[in-house]
This record gives sequence, C-alpha cells and structure tokens, in this order.
Amino acid sequence: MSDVVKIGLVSISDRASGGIYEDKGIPALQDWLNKALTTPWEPVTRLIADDQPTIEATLIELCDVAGCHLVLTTGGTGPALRDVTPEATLAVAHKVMPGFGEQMRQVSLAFVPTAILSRQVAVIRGSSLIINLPGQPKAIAETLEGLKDADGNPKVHGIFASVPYCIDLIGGPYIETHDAVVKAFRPKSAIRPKA
Ligand SMILES: Nc1ncnc2c1ncn2[C@@H]1O[C@H](COP(=O)(O)OP(=O)(O)OP(=O)(O)O)[C@@H](O)[C@H]1O
Ligand SMILES: Nc1nc2c(c(=O)[nH]1)N[C@H]1C(S)=C(S)[C@@H](COP(=O)(O)O)O[C@H]1N2
Repeated sequence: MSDVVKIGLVSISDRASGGIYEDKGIPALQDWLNKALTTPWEPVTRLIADDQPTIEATLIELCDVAGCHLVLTTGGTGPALRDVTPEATLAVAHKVMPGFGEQMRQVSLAFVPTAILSRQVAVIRGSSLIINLPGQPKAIAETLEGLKDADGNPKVHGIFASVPYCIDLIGGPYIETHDAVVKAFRPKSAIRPKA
C-alpha cells in the first residue's frame, strides 16, 4: 500500500468549469495543504459545474474508487439557486458531522459578516471525510486554519485541527501537520511517535 495520502480536491463553479474565469479553488486548496501537511500527499482534482448529479457522482468516485480518505470541496454552498453542494454532499453521506459546519461559520464570522450565508456541511462516507468549503478562494485558508493573534496563537480554531483525528477514527491514514500552520489535536493515547 502506498504511504502517500490521496486527498480529493473538488472545485464546484459554473464559471470556472465553463472557462469564463480561471479556477482559483484547486490552486488555493493545494497551496494550503502543501503548507500545512508534513505527511506526503497527492491531490486528486476535479473541476465541475454546480450540478447536483455531477457533484454526487464525483464525490462517490473520489471516496469509493480513487481511495481519497479526505475530500475537500469549494464553492456552491450559498443560497443562490444553482448552489447545491450541501444537498449533493448530504445525498452521499453515511453520517453527518454538524460540528464542522458550525465551526466554519463561527471562524468565518471573524472574517466576513456574510459567513452565515454558507450552508456548508461535512459528512462521512465509508472511511472518507468530505468537507464543503465556501467558493471564495481566500475562504479556504480562513476556514481550514482559523484566526490567529499577532503571536500566531489560535484565536478561533480552524477546522483542520480536528481533521486528522477524525480520519484516524474512521480507519483512514495517520496525517500529521506543521504545528505553526495548524496543530492537529489528538488525545494523548492516539498520538504516534514522529515518523
Ligand atoms: N473556482 C473559483 N475560482 C475563482 N474564483 C471563484 C471560484 N469559485 C468562486 N469564486 C469567487 O467567489 C465568488 C463566490 O463563489 P460562489 O461559489 O458563490 O460562485 P457563484 O457566484 O455561484 O458563481 P460560479 O459558480 O460561476 O463560480 C464568485 O462569485 C467568484 O468571485
Ligand atoms: N471564511 C469565509 N467564509 C465565507 C466567505 C468568505 O469570504 N470567507 N464568504 C461568504 C459568502 S459571501 C457566501 S455567499 C457564502 C457561500 O459561498 P459559496 O456559495 O461561494 O460557497 O460563504 C460565506 N463564507
């Protein structure tokens, strides 16, 4: 079995997928994960339209066929008619993880008052965790990393602090991070010696 962790990165945008503007979602996800992870990883990327059947099929393929134990989506979480990412994510869920959406809206409120417009959800499918992030490329680092004070200490925790332990619990790979970017929280009994 390969030691490289596969992470699904799904950018959901009518205009980026239609070539009207350049996709900045996948590059923003890649940049942040390159900065945050010490564990070797490789992206499995998809750029798709805001179309519910396409989103569902993409999520199922990444979790069940491509072997991604973590799938991050960006875009389509708002209230507009074409925004259906949460509906598609819930449709493929085995378990809903409400804490991620609650915390993302909490941290996002520290950045923008319109944070409450994001209906983002996170779910478990088999041994994969799927998390919706908002479409604004800057929202990716904001929600994953959280808000820090001038000394770099967390003021409002980003959600990625909880992601590695969640993946442990569902039988996925052991993921480690750079503490300075985001410290992965695990109970003492679940911490393995550094590789
Ligand atoms: N993949 C992307 N690449 C670059 N910018 C994006 C992307 N997705 C969203 N944005 C920016 O964030 C804003 C809010 O994202 P949202 O997901 O609501 O898009 P939208 O307005 O529904 O349009 P579209 O689905 O065509 O991107 C967009 O209007 C755009 O400025
Ligand atoms: N951290 C963060 N969260 C954010 C935003 C942002 O810029 N940063 N934009 C908000 C806005 S304006 C909208 S409409 C919703 C939904 O965005 P989406 O439809 O692009 O997913 O996310 C919200 N959450």
